Amino acid sequence: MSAEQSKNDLLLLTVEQMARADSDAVRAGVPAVDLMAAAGKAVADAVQERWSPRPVLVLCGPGNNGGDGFVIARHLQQAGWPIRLAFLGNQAKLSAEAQYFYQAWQGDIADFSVSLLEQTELVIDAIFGAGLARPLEGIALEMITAMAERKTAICAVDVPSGLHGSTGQALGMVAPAELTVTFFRKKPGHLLFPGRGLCGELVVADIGIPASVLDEIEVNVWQNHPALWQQNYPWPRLDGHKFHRGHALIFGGETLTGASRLTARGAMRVGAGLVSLAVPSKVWPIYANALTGAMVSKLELGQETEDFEELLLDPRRNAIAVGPGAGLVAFESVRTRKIALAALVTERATVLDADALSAFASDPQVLFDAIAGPCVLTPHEGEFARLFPRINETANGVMQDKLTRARLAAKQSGAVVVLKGADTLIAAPDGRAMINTNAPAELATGGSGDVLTGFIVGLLAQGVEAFDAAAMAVWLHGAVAADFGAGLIAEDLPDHLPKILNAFIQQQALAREVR
Ligand SMILES: NC(=O)C1=CN([C@@H]2O[C@H](COP(=O)(O)OP(=O)(O)OC[C@H]3O[C@@H](n4cnc5c(N)ncnc54)[C@H](OP(=O)(O)O)[C@@H]3O)[C@@H](O)[C@H]2O)[C@@H](O)CC1
Ligand SMILES: Nc1ncnc2c1ncn2[C@@H]1O[C@H](COP(=O)(O)OP(=O)(O)O)[C@@H](O)[C@H]1O
Ligand SMILES: [K+]
Repeated sequence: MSAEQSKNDLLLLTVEQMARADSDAVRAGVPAVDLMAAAGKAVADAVQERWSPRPVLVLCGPGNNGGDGFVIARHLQQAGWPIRLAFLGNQAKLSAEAQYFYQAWQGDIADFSVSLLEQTELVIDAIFGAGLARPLEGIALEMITAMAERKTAICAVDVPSGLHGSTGQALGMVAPAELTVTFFRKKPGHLLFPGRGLCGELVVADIGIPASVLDEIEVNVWQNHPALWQQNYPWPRLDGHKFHRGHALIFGGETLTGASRLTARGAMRVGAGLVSLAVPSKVWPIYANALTGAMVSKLELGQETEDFEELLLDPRRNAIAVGPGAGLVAFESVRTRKIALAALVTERATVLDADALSAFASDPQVLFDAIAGPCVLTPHEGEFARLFPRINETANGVMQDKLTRARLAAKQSGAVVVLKGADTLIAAPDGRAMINTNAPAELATGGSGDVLTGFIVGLLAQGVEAFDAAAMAVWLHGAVAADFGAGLIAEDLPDHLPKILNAFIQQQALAREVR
């Protein structure tokens, strides 16, 4: 597979973009009935590959998702599976292609009823797909609630019914599927929680939509993966010296001294040529004792910001991180703000995390106004709420989805925003976004975010552009944790990184040989 091809496979389509791809394919000469036939066949094949014949209930909704259901039922019946089918809707209102497969169905058609779930071992959920327009109610809601309660095995067509394909949010109730078969490209809702947890195994089927339809669609969301940025990865130059690999400057506070030390170690392991910590003189011995490869500079009491600014007079200190362990108690909060603003005014690449975000909770606009150079903000949901309260406002008790919120935050702040969590999002002010999917739950351990900040600042120091640096760091962070597995603590993340980087180098070399 070429790099361009795999980039193309990583595109994520919103529900509207998928509808556009579908209608463009039809305009380009692929009959709609063929698309539906291929979609239904792909689901039936995936079911037969995973389950042996057993009593199946196919639930067909009123739109084209239901149309797919009729195709699936026919294939499984022809393969000798015991099938019952129920239809919700008005036959007269079906699209031409769904009508065609409705007519072609040879068996009985029942009305939706919860009692159908008795003696059913597998449900094909073809109730709603991309056309879900409002929260579920009535018999559809009853049916899905009963499916969830009974824990019947479910194969979902396109998305588990009730899940919004663009956002990953549930419009009412969703019964978790064991398998979801979607078509052409993944959608953000398959990768964002809660959607990701509700889809089970996700299969993307080729249904004959030509990839060329994507040329006309402005896609700007991707699943984070090295194929998207590996050509920009800052491998050391053969003729390089340490200054070619940048100098990261990290502020360290006086109470939680471990946090910025983790950041420093992350920056070192990811390849920054030099790493300096700048810390209050009172705690200098703690840092100096604990760190060998990093340099530790003293910030004298009462003039910490001035001393920090003096360090920045050296233009070789080209990337800055402020936040982990920076401190928020009383005078610390003021100092953390001043140090963050001193970093931003240089317009050098800067990462602000943790306390450097919370310190601006009372007046976030001061922070946003100061962002003029490359900047990455790495809030978890709590810090995000403090910095972007307007974006988190609810309408009818519901917050906007995570992807929308991260993009609005990037636009509002002018920074790349890394909204952390199990489905970390990386959003740029120009609207580009990536959803990260390789991070295991083992990362939910104190200090892992501090290391992520170190990976980002280390990559920025090596000259990587902010959006790429954030995407690379988040992916490496997830890959290291996944490879390390159980028992992971934050300290392991920097020290296990070389294994992942070496594997990455080997893969790249292999790819070059193949090319
Ligand atoms: N794109 C492609 O390339 C291909 C797509 N394919 C398949 O098509 C699917 C999309 O089909 P779709 O657009 O007809 O939407 P779908 O989800 O079946 O539902 C629409 C119906 O539901 C109704 N309705 C909505 N919400 C409701 C609610 N809460 N409660 C009650 N009713 C509700 C809505 O009613 P209305 O809002 O109009 O009143 C309308 O009647 C897609 O997921 C994939 O499986 C394949 O065939 C192959 C090619
Ligand atoms: N359930 C999870 N699955 C995958 N990654 C997670 C999960 N929970 C947290 N993480 C990741 O762990 C890191 C935690 O960072 P953060 O909340 O800043 O913690 P800390 O301040 O302790 O370093 C983030 O990179 C986040 O994306
Ligand atoms: K469905």
